[in-house]
This record gives sequence, structure tokens and C-alpha cells, in this order.
Amino acid sequence: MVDAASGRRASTLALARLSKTFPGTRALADVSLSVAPGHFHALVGGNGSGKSTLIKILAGVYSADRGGSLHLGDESFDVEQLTPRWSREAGIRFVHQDLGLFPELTVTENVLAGSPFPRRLGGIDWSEARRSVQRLLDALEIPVHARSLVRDLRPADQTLIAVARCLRDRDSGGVGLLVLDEPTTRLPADEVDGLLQRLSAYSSRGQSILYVTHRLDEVLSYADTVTVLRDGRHVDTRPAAQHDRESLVAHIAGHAPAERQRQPRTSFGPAVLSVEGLRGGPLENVTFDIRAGEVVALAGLVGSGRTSVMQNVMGAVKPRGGSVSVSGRRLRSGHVAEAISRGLALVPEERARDGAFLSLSVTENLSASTIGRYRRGGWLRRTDERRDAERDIDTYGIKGTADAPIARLSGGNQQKAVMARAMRSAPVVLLLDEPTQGVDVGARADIYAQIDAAVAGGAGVLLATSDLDELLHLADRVLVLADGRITSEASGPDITRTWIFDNVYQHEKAST
Ligand SMILES: Nc1ncnc2c1ncn2[C@@H]1O[C@H](COP(=O)(O)OP(=O)(O)OP(=O)(O)O)[C@@H](O)[C@H]1O
Repeated sequence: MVDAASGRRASTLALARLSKTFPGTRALADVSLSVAPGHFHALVGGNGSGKSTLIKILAGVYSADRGGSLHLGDESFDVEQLTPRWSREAGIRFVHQDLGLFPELTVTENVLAGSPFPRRLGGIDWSEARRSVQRLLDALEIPVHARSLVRDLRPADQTLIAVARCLRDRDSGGVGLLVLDEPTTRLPADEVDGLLQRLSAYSSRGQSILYVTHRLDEVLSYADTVTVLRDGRHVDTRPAAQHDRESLVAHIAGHAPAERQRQPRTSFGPAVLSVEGLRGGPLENVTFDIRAGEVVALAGLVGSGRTSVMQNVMGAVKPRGGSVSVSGRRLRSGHVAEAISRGLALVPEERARDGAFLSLSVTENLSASTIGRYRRGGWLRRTDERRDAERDIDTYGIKGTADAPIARLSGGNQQKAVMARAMRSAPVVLLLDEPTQGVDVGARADIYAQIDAAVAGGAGVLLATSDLDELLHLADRVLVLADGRITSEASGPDITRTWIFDNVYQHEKAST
């Protein structure tokens, strides 16, 4: 992919003394970073360490503070003057977590979106458009047809289509740097390595990659170089081969990792949640119990209905049939308020849409489902509300102040606040849909400790996670959801990586 004739593509991109100050927050302080041609460079750091801010400056979305500079080959630029147009013309391309694809359109339309389509006789030359996109897909070794609809592709292939859209300009102006922001967060476990192998192949053919992630195993397996940020400062850059997991965690957190050995739970109380014959969305007939003190994980392919189970149980959508009981008493279906009052709490997958109230402060978000506690005779006891918020900010290590609008917190810190809110109500049943997405390695351990504490106190947990390590760490029992039903189940020591792959992903092979 390196073209010796194209200086830009073979250029090192270097940031020097990059700073960014928001009112009251120094998000980046004198950060320098350089990505050499053909390098797979990972950017890691705790929640709020400045990764997204750095990416947004590269994209020209935020202007950096005066004083820093960006070097692209022999050219130098003032960082406070970068614009989205500059970024594009400099050949910097981004794949965000939201891939920005149009699922109902074809691969060709998605790859060419935003660029001039080939034309013939006054109209779009679709044959040429498809041929050119197929050539690109073949060159990038992406095994899909230009004619396919994006919605029919596997999640990892959808990500590769977003990559192809970025790399379509590689033969014209060159793509100097491909930036990926946590691209594997929503991928099924069996598709992660395939995507990373493909990206790694692009970098060995000359494509520079800046890769942001919280998944340290990906960094250790695939990156050439790792840069660690902490609290907005550059901490370390070195070849990935010089790190092991421990040293990486220590650099990110600033201290040696505290490894917790999980004690297997063996005794459980009576059922706190009973789901019987649930039908709704993709669910045809879902029946299971969760006992007090038990974490039950739902495993299944994307689209198998894990989120539907959570939403139907919570009453956020009304099921077509079946029943949900909490501690033996049946819930009226479709009544979220009743579900909350009976001790259910949900941490939803779509944090920005369903989890955080983005226009409210951190304090208001934390007390949103327990606001009744602070009401006395028509007054809201703001001092108590704030005191509790500050306690949660401390307990969960939320980086941000109680008064700040939650929208100003980094993604991982918003997730911690949504989790803290669910825990506040001391739930009988905790429904956790991807509870640690975007959360850093230290906070992840804190969240696991909170889950363990809730379970030790007699709560039952229903967990949906695409992170296999998380599932193996937390689950006492795993239920596999396929074709709208629970198709298999394992508990205790029978829950292994192999069992999950055999029972979740083999199902896909058998049905295709
Ligand atoms: N628009 C904003 N206004 C005020 N502060 C902001 C804004 N955007 C980010 N910040 C602050 O800047 C700091 C760095 O945030 P950033 O989003 O870059 O972190 P991050 O490393 O991407 O975190 P995460 O891993 O949680 O996504 C945080 O303290 C955050 O609260």
C-alpha cells in the first residue's frame, strides 16, 4: 500500500506538544506522538485520559491550544488551525464506533458515499461503480460482493466496509493515517481476530494505523508500538513487544495491577427472577430463572435477542406473550415504573440513547431513578443529593465534577455513572447489557467488585456481554439464546471458552 512515488503516504505523522483545555479541564497537556509509515500504533489510556480529544483534534473537530504543532513529512502545521477539511486533505481517515454506514444500501453505495460516482450518459454508471468497488474490496481482501446489502454482512465485514470507504482514496491522494476508535467493542468474539488480522496485514503493506482501544490483549497481539496516556499526559511509547499485560496495566493506571481472584459461587437462594414463555421481537419462547446471588449470562450471536430479553423483562417494550415474575410475584408487562419499584434495574447497551440524560448534570443522572429519596414536603434536598453524588463519584472513580453536564464526561466515565445509578437502588435483579463497554481496565475491576457485592447481598444478575473474558469472569451460569429460545446451558466449571465457541458460534455454522 506504500507508494514510493507518493511522499504523503510514506510520511511520518508527528504531533508535538499538543494541549487542549476545556473550561475547568486540561484534557491534554504537552502530548507528543508520532506514527511511522506502516506502523500499527495503539493509543491506550484510562477513561478521561484524552484519547478521544486527541483524535478529535486530528479530525479538526476540536482546535488545540496554541503552541503545539503537527508534522507530516517535511510539512509543519499549527495545531490550533486544523480543520476537518485540512484533516481530509492531509489523508487522515477515521473509523468511529458508530460506523456511519447505511444498512439498507449496497456495499458499492456505502463505499462511494460522499465521493463522486462514475458517470455515463448523464447518469451514474453503476456497472463501473460496482467494478471499481469490487476491485478495491479484492485488493483489500474483504470477502464480500459490491452488490450485497450492508445489513446482510457480518459485523466484522461491516467494519471492513467502513475501512474500505476510508481507503478508497489510497490510489489518488493517499491515505496517510487510518484512525480506528475501539472498532471491536461491538463485535462478536469470534470475529475480532479476523478484523485485527486484516488491519495488521494492511499495516504490513504500508498503511499507518492509529488504533484506540481498552482491550489490552488486542494491543499485545497486534500492535507494533503502544503509546499510553494518563490524565492528559504522555506516559510512555515503546514497541508492543516490550510490554506484557502487567506492565501495560501499570503504565495505564500508574501503579501495579491488583489482580483479584474470583471465588466461585456455589450456593444460591430462591429465584428472584422467573421468565416464562417470553415472546416478543426475535424471542419465541424464552424461559429461565435467576436465583438470589447468581450471575446468569446470556450468550448469543448478534441479533439473537439478548437486548430484547432485557427490554421485555424491564417492560421497556411490551412482549407478545409470556410472564415475568420478581421474587415470585408477576409483573404487569410493559410497565417500567412497576419493574423499577419491584427492584429491577437496567444498564442499557445504548448509553447515549437510553442510559445517560445528556442535558442533565452528573448529580441529576446519578439520582434519576432514586429521586424520591430527596423529596421532602415538595422540596428537593439538594445537599443530600449532592453528597450522595460525590460519594458515587469517589466510589466509581468517575472523572468529572458533580455539577458538570454528563455530556462533558468521557465515554467511559458516562458508563460508570450509568452503572452507579443502577447500583444505587440496591436492585433485586440487575439487568446489565454490555456494562463495561468503553470502560478502562481499572474501572472494569471496580465494576466487577460492585457486581460481586450486589450478588453477595442477594441480588440476581442477568448479563449480556460481547466480551468473552468478562463472561468467563462473571458468569455462574450461561444460557445460549438462538432462534428465539434458550438452546443450551452450562454452569460453574463447565463454562469454558471452548464450550462458548462450540455452543454459540457452531450454531451459526450449522444454520448457514
Ligand atoms: N467537550 C468537553 N467539554 C469539557 N470537558 C471535556 C469535553 N470533552 C472531553 N472533556 C474532558 O476531557 C478529558 C479527556 O476526555 P476524553 O474524552 O478525551 O477521554 P478518553 O481518553 O477518550 O476517555 P474514554 O476512554 O472514557 O473514552 C475528560 O476529563 C473529559 O471530561
